[in-house]
Order: sequence, then C-alpha cells, then structure tokens
Amino acid sequence: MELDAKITGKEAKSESKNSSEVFASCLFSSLGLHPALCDQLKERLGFEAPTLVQAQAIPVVLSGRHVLVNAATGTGKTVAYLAPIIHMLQSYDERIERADGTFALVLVPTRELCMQVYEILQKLLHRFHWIVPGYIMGGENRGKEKARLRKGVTILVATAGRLLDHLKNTSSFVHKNLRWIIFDEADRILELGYGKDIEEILGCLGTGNLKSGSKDISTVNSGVQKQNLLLSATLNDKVNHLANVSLENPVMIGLDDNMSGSRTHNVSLESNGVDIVKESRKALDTSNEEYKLPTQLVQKYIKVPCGSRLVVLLSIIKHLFETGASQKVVVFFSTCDAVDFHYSLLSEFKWTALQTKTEVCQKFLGCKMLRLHGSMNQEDRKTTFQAFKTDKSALLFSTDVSARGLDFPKVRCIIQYDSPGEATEYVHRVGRTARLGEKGDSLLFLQPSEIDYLKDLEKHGVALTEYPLLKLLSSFPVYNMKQPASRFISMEMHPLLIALQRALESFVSMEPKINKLAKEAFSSWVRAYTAHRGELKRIFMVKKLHLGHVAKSFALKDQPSLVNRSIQKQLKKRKRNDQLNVKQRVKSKKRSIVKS
Ligand SMILES: Nc1ncnc2c1ncn2[C@@H]1O[C@H](COP(=O)(O)OP(=O)(O)OP(=O)(O)O)[C@@H](O)[C@H]1O
Repeated sequence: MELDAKITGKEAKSESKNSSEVFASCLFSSLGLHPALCDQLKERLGFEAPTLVQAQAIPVVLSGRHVLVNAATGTGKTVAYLAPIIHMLQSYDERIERADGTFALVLVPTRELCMQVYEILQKLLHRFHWIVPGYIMGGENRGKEKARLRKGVTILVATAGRLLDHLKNTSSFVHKNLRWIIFDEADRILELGYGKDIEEILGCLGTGNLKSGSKDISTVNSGVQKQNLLLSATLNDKVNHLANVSLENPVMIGLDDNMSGSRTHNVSLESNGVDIVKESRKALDTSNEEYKLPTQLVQKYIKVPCGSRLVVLLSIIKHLFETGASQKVVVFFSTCDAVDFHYSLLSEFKWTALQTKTEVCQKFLGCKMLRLHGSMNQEDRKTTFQAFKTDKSALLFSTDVSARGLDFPKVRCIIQYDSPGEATEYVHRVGRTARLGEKGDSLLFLQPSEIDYLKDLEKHGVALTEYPLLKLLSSFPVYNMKQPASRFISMEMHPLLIALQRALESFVSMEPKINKLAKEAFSSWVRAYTAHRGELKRIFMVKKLHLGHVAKSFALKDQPSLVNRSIQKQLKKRKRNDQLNVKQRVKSKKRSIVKS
C-alpha cells in the first residue's frame, strides 16, 4: 500500500496509461455543447477534455433519450448529465424565467452530495444567469427553501424526503415545466429506504404509478417532453424497478465492460413495462455483477484478531501520517457512536512508544482530524465537508454518509475499519480515492472469522492482497525491546501493540467522557454487527464474537455489563426468532409433503 511508496518509472507510465483510460480523445465542443458552456468547463472547472463517460453520455442526453449510466467511481458522471441539460436549457428560443419554475430535478441520497452537485452547477451556470440553480435537503430551513421555490429554481438538487415534503406542502413550487429527472446514485437512494418516497414523487410529478404496459411516460400529464437519467457505479435489483417506472426505451452506457464504460449499449425496450433484467441480464443481475473499480487503485486487506483491532488501526494511521508529507485519509466505521469515540480518543490521547524518562508525552497523532456522520448537526456537517475538501492533509472519521458520490480531492487512502457489508458499499467507499486516474490505496480490516468476505467480493470481480503488517510494525522503535520486532510472529504478542493497548486502556479508564463514548460505541457496534443481512449473516456471525475482545477493541478493560445485558437480550430474541423460523419451515415442509 501507499505506506512507503515513491513514484517509480513504472508507476509514472501506468499513470499516463490511466489517463488514456479515463479521458476521451475529443473536445467538449465536438460533443455538441454550446461554446460558452465549453468555456465554463475550462475556466471554472479546469476541464480541458471530456472523460470517456462524458464523451459517451453527453451526445445521448442531448438526443433526448432516457439513459442509464453505470461507470466507475470518479469518472465524471456529474458533468455527464449537468452539461447537456444546461446546454438544452440555454438553447430555448424564449429565455427561461424564474417564474417558469423547475425544469430539471437532480435527486441525490445525501445532503453533502446535494451541496456538491449544487456547487458544480453554480460554476457551470456563471455565464447563464437566467438559469437558476438551487437545492433543498433535510436539515435546512424549510421557510427559506419555500421562499426560494416561490421565486423559482430552474435546476433543483434535492434529497428525496425534503422534496416530497415540498411537493405536498409548498403550493408555490412550480414544476409544470419539469422535463428532466436525474437519479444520481440511484441504487443508494433506494437502499436508504426512499423507494416509497420516490414512487410518490414520481406520482406528484406525473411520471409515477406507471404499471407495465402503460403507454408513453415521456409526456404523461403535462405535454412536456420528459427525459430521465439514472446513474451509479453499482446497480442493484431495486434499480431495475426504478428503471422500469422511470425510464422509457433507455440507452445504457457502460453496462458491459471492465473499465469506465468504453462501449455504449443501445438496448431498445419494447415499452416501459419491459423488464430490463430480461433485456440485459448480465447488466442487472446484481448477485454476481462485476463492479467497475479504478484500475490504478491498490486494494489490500488485513487480518486482525478482534482484540488487536484498535492498536493495529492506530499504528497504521500513525505510520501513514508520519511517512507521507501530506496525506488525506478516510476511515470508515459502521456507526455514528464509533466515529465519535475514535475521533475523541485520537484527538486527546497522548503517548510515545519510547517511554523514556526524558521524553515528553506527545499527542499520539499530530495530524488534523475531522468527523462526519448523520447524527451531527447540519452546520457541523457542512463545516467538516468543506474543510476536508480544502485541507491538504487530514484524517476523516466517517460513517457511510461519505461513501457515495463525494469528491474530496487528493484522498490517498481509504481504511475500512468496520466492514462495509454489501459489496456495493465496498466499491463506493474505496471510490473516494483513486479518482479520475489518480493513485489511491485502500485497506480493509477483517477478523480471521470474517475472511470469507473476500470470496463475496471476488464474486464481483474485486480482488485484494494481504497487507504485511508485521513488516510495518518492525519499523517502529519500542523501548526496552531486546529482540527485533520481526521475531514476533503473532500480532497479539507484539510489544508495541501490547504497550499501546495498555496505555489506551488506562487512558480510557481515567477519562470519564471518553469512557462513556467507548461504552456507547461498543454497544452500537455489536448491534450493527447483528444487523448484517442475508448471505452476510454467515460471514459476520455474532455467535463467533468474543465480547471481551470486542470491548478491548474499544480500549475497555472489561466488557460493559449493563450494555452486555441488553445485547444478550437481543441475541436471545434473535435466537428465538431463528428457532421459530426453523420450526415454521419444518411445519410448511410437512404440510407440502402431506399435500403431495
Ligand atoms: N472532463 C474532466 N476533466 C477533468 N476533471 C474532471 C472532468 N470531469 C470530471 N472531473 C473531475 O473528476 C472528479 C470526479 O468526478 P465526479 O464526482 O463527477 O465522478 P463520479 O463518476 O460522479 O464519481 P462517483 O461515482 O464517486 O459519484 C471530480 O473532481 C471532477 O471535478
């Protein structure tokens, strides 16, 4: 991994190869975009040439067809839909006015992505002042949003819940001219449980309630020619349904190839009701779908026993920041509590490996630290988001709220400390690095009992190699060590890790605030672990967890008894449910045998 990398000649060559895999050999102007828009792309965003996915998608969007885009993370999908829509809006014979209301709606899964798309829009619309961008999202002031909608927003970026709220309650929201609906990260919107909201939204906008065989969704209810676009680096089964209810005769871009979508598929469906899976089974059979990952991304995993997880994480982060002059690293956790605990712990913990009398204890990590999760207040979320965008060197602790679509420049390493669950989420988390042909590394933490997760990833064409931890640890100086660290074959026996664990436990036991955070994080971590669904339940088995070791991974000397009781209750409930399910299955089997 990028722990000790210098750019070699070979890597430099591969970077230029990456560039030819990402960029198309044409100009934006040759794709049919207005010269002023091409100037904006260059002047405001610094884009000289289109990426491959932009070169494929822009002419198709300009043609008015519905589109489903499936291209790797960081390949430029945002501009692939924004640029052609702006082009078409500026070309109306009669200039658009604010009173005409909303013409294009971009639906996104998170508030941060909402702001990011809005910021790009602002830059692209600089010369087209009559086309007004706007956003509405959870956490913002409804009254101010109402006022903006009343004045008129031409291109509106929104999260699903807040949009539905305004569709129902803001009578001054004009959308009779709506022509485009874009689902950015379509699969995630649905995974977050907004499927029903989306159907309601489509209903309110005149493109919903479309059952198989319904005629023409392009002009339903309004007479305005409609065009819908769905985009994601990964697709899931639910997208198939959304594609069915929202796309008509779509062009599929990037659905069949290995990298960046080098071919365009023009799959013509007979009607909106035709199942896309039937037409392009390979494309949307998501159980074994091969995901597109940036080819230059270096993916590693590390096998760590539960009780050593925390000290191994800390050692790796420390090494990353001490060896890289400027680093941006994201660490993903499964819960908000875990983010808060690790953030607070590392912000305050002081320690030095060479505990000599003369040496003054310093902060364990000297780098800037940030945290981002959905339970933070809106202002803090915004500040963190902007800070991590502009910082040259920082460590971000985050939940999956950062996993989708966010474009933090120059992130060099992604650490998945808590496993992502679905393989799709793995792909999006690592996609925060290695964007647009840049270098990037990722490291996945797995416990020995979870190692089969690698097979799950392999089914989707994702292959990882093992990270040599002992080699890294041997480079740390440890006080009073008689033999070289490389002699310690077992991770648990490593003197650095033992000393660090002891120091962390004593620190957490003496700091009431952090101790409380540790207990809460422990409890919600176990809850999140029990929540794995389907196939993943076989890999992440709560039964196999040693709760004492889990406590150790939160620097707790003892397993919190109170918390443990509530978890025990949960575990018992789950066991009871499992037994009930087995009994029911046996009963129904008997019944079917009797019937036959
Ligand atoms: N033509 C271009 N030239 C140079 N940079 C570009 C171009 N198009 C996009 N970029 C940059 O590439 C990065 C990735 O773009 P974008 O966020 O649109 O990717 P994406 O495919 O939507 O990624 P994800 O799947 O993670 O959402 C951004 O920093 C963007 O500014």
